[in-house]
Parts: sequence; structure tokens; C-alpha cells
Amino acid sequence: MLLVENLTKSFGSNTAVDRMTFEVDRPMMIGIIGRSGAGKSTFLRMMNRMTPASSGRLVFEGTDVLQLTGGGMRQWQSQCAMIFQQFNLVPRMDVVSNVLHGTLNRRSTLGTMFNLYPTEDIHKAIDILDRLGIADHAAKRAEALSGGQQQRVAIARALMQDPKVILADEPIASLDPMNAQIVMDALRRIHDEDGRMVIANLHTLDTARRYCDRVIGMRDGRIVFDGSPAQLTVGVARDIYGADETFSESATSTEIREHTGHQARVPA
Ligand SMILES: Nc1ncnc2c1ncn2[C@@H]1O[C@H](COP(=O)(O)OP(=O)(O)OP(=O)(O)O)[C@@H](O)[C@H]1O
Repeated sequence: MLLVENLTKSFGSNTAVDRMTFEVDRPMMIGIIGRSGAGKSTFLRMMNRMTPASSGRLVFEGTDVLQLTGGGMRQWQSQCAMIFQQFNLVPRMDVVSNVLHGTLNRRSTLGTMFNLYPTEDIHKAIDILDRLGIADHAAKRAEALSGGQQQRVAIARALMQDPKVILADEPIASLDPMNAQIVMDALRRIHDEDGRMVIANLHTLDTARRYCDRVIGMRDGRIVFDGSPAQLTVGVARDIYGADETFSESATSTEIREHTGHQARVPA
């Protein structure tokens, strides 16, 4: 369903993503890990066409999305919603309006100018907020919410587009462990219940192990690991992060130790 083939992005002489190649045959939850500058964000940005690729192919359900232009490209961008580390909400706007922003690309100019939303969209937004456990905050300004709540608003805004793919760029990097867990649980549930593909850049190994079906490790723009969480051993992690034997798992961990649910397993 997704084929990435020799996808490359150069910024001048710096190759940020270097012939990235992988294939996904069903919707799954994929974690991309690697140290800062490995090319993770650049990949996500190429995937939803925010950054043009230098070369390569990215085929989703038979269409090379890198070749799309105009309306086709905008349609792809709404099928491939993105959430960010900093939430990117309008702080002074209420939560529901922020969520309804997810429908902007299919609304008339007049409706957009006067902030007019169809009633069915408003109901849909509230249903989605309810599903994410934050409907009680619908009328509040986004800035009045905690980071974890704001990220769930951002997920709700993405869901308004009814996307096939959710791209999450370090979605929990600004959150404390408890909120990080709530947000990751929400993403996992959206994958499990709706069958949407989720691709998340993650900076903690334990999160990737715990939530993802497949983990891709990047180093210097290249894929250096592609496998199951069980295959992600400490030795492999050292290789991905370019660290020596002093590399410690805990340095990349935000796990809540006393959590009673399923814990991340650390293969030896
Ligand atoms: N707009 C840009 N112009 C020039 N170079 C860029 C640009 N965006 C990214 N880069 C470079 O591309 C490389 C990969 O960056 P990228 O942000 O994709 O890495 P990352 O793995 O997402 O890291 P981080 O976790 O810090 O965001 C880095 O060397 C970075 O400096």
C-alpha cells in the first residue's frame, strides 16, 4: 500500500535523506527513530508534500504522490494529515474551531471568511473530541489546555480530514511522561479502531517498542534498521544512535515506571 523507493532529499551538499527505501503492505503503526538530524522530519515532510523530494518515488495505493500537482496534491495532503511537536493550534481560538480548521481545504471562501461551519461538521468535531476524552474542553481557548490536551486537539483536527495516514513528527517530545502516554494511547487506538496508518517520529526507544508494529531506524539520512520492536536490541539501538558501549537506554526513555499496563520489553 506504501512503497518508498530511493527517496532522497538534498539541501545543497547535505543529503538529509539518502535513497530511503521500504515497503508497507497494510496499515500499521510505524515508528521512525534516530538521533537529531538523521532525516526523520524531512522524510515526513516529503511524504505529505511540504518539502519537495530531490529524487525517488513514494507510491501510495498505486499513485506516486510526488508527481501530484494542484488539486491532486491538496487531496493527498488531506489524506495524509500531520501533527507536530508544538501542536500548531491557534492559541486564542476555542477548541472546536481549532478542530474545524481541519476542514478548511474543503470549505467555501465565504464560509472560511465568516467562520461559518456546517452543523454536521460541528457535531463531527464534538464526537471526535469526545472520542479523545476532551469534549468537556470544547468551548475553551486552546491555550487554556495542558500540552497533552492540546496535542489531542491537534489529533482531532487531523481526524476531521478523515485521513488514511497520520504523520506525527515528535508528537510527544514536549510532553511529560503521563501526557505522552495518553497521546500515544490515542494514536494507537486510532490505528487499531480505524485502520489508519500512523507513522510517528519518536525520540524514545521505549515508546517505539511499546506502541509500534514496525520500527525504522535512520542514521545520516539512511535506513540502518527496519524490523519489529523485538528485533530492536540494545546493540541495534547503539548502531542507530551511533553510540558506543556506554549507550544507555534510559537516556532516551520517558517511560512511566509505575504504569500498570503493558510495559516496554527491552530485548537483550
Ligand atoms: N530547510 C532546510 N534547509 C537546509 N537543511 C535542512 C533543512 N531541513 C533539514 N535540513 C537538514 O537536513 C538534515 C536532516 O534534518 P531533519 O530535521 O530531517 O532531521 P531529524 O531526524 O528530524 O532531526 P530532529 O529530530 O532534530 O528534527 C539535517 O542535517 C538538517 O540540518
